Amino acid sequence: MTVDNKSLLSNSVPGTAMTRRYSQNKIATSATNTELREVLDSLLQHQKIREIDRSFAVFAAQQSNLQDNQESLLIAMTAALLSEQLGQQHVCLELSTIKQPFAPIYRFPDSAQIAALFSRAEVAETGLFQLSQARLYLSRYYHYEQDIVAKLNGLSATQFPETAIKDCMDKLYGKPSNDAEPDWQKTAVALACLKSVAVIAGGPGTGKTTTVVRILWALSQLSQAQGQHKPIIKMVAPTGKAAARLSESVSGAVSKLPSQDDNLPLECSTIHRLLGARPGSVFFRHNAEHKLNIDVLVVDEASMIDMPLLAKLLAALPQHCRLILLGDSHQLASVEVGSVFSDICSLKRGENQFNPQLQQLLSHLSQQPALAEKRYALSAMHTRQGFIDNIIYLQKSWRFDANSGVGKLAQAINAGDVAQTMQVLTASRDDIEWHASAALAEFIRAILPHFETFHEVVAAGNVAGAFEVLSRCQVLAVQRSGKWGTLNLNKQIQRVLLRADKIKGEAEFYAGRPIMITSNDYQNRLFNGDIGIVMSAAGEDGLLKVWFADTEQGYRSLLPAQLPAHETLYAMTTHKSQGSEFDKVLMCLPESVPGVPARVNRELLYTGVTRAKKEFVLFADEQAVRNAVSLQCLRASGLAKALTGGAQ
Ligand SMILES: Nc1ncnc2c1ncn2[C@@H]1O[C@H](COP(=O)(O)OP(=O)(O)OP(=O)(O)O)[C@@H](O)[C@H]1O
Repeated sequence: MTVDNKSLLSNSVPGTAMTRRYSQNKIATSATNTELREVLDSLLQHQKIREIDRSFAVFAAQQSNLQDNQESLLIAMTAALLSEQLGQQHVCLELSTIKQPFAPIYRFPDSAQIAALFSRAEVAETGLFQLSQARLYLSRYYHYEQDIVAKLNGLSATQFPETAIKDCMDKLYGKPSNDAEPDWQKTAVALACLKSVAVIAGGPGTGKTTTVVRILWALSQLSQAQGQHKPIIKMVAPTGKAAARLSESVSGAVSKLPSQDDNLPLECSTIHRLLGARPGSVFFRHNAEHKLNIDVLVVDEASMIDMPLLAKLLAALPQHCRLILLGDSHQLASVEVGSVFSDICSLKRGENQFNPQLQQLLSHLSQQPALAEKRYALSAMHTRQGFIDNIIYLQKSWRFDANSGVGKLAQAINAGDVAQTMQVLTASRDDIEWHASAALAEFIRAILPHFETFHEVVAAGNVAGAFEVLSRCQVLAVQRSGKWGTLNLNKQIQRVLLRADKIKGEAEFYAGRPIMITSNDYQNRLFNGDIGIVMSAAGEDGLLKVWFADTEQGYRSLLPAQLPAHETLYAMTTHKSQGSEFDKVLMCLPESVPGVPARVNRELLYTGVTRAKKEFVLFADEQAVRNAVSLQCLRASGLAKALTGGAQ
């Protein structure tokens, strides 16, 4: 659960007048209390709502001060449902989609009646809710959404002359291309030079980093050619791990540029670091009042960003800043509320089509006649959706060839195509293995040789070797708890290794314990998601330390007592694996249970599959796979519609 009671209430109660009214209402609503409490207790008992939803419902009823008991009850029930939806990471409650979730205990009237009640002055004055186009929001989330839209539409970076952009494109790509299909990387570079905001979406290995490095080179050249100062460029990612991987990819990509440009950043940081996180606070040092001093911001792994964080990041950008969002819109949505990146990308509907005028310009700037064809022009119906032109999909994977099982499996899952997924899983392929009726013991046996090798390298004191072996293979689970959860898998793997005499003794810190950091520690430069290995390096007299990869020093170590929050890492959750890749991935799904709704969705399975660079091994029963591919993560929000000015 990610929205806690305190934050639900604290951000919505403006001040003392409200507090005063809260105590008066305690008395005013006491008449309704009995019925209301009975209904809420019953909903709680039947697990239709959580304790936090119940508390918020009572609070909302008290705040709205309605004399009519039925109206008061409706406010409470709708508030409970909205709170429950927030707990499932929806941004708002779509009133028209309410399908009697509390029946038979309580039945909602039609959506028009609910909307009418929430439009009443008494309810509006509470400041708790915002109703917009039949979507009911907690005020705070409505404002986040509005702020994101205003900023994405409102950034106004320097416009460069088209001739200068074309010059840069020529330097980057040389002669015109007569290919039948446009090169979308090239098109993305031209687009980002024209637009203040560019959203570049693509699966693994589609060249997002390659493209963004070219964009930054072009922007730096363009600024300097116009006699402007060198732009201040920053690159960020949501986690330390993703930032480190981006730094690595960027270093590789800059060597392929037409000329060296010292202005390009090689180091990427986390969003929290850029904004200036304050310990114990949800507010940052940089915000709307104290903006960042930057000209260009690149945000990688944007699918991991939740709505509040994106709103805070955008608030801190100066008006003239250019923004480039990169990510894979098919990956798991953020752990917290919203799915902002996929909401934004959904505007484009997977098709690279542009307003005809922009399409012709892009074709000219990138010297791609094919791009001028009618099929890449938006239909008249969609041309009014302004922001749609800021989005582009990279479609060709340079990592997986067309026949790779991993690539095909990812494609089939994305398309929600159960039959094709089954076909890829069952066909004989070198890079895919499926165990449809696997027991836990079999899973542990399958992973054991990998960890035995790992422990042998650790025993030899070879730090670099240990990291190399560890990164070859990763066990991914869906959740922490349960038989197939990370906690149990870690325990089971550790026990088997102990029995095989690969782990010596039962101390908490033993040689060969892989760990993952689970919080940010700025002092020790350790970040959520960083991976460490407990071991003693050769020549260090057996002293156990925890080693981490370090961009400057290669590897560095800390004493176990210096570690921030961490956990054992034989297995990690798929959520935590975002932003990382491994040669081989072993993923397990909990068994399907007839009659119990599936919780694993296609985004989760796709994220697991695409963490594998070379080989993917799945342990899951057939029904669990079918259920996952069929289930799509859809989070209610009004972002896409608001971005088009309601024209969608
Ligand atoms: N147009 C291209 N021609 C040839 N190779 C390319 C091209 N674009 C990308 N590559 C290569 O494909 C690999 C993946 O590219 P890149 O890292 O840019 O993709 P990405 O989308 O950022 O990947 P990730 O999934 O890691 O985020 C790199 O080795 C890169 O050099």
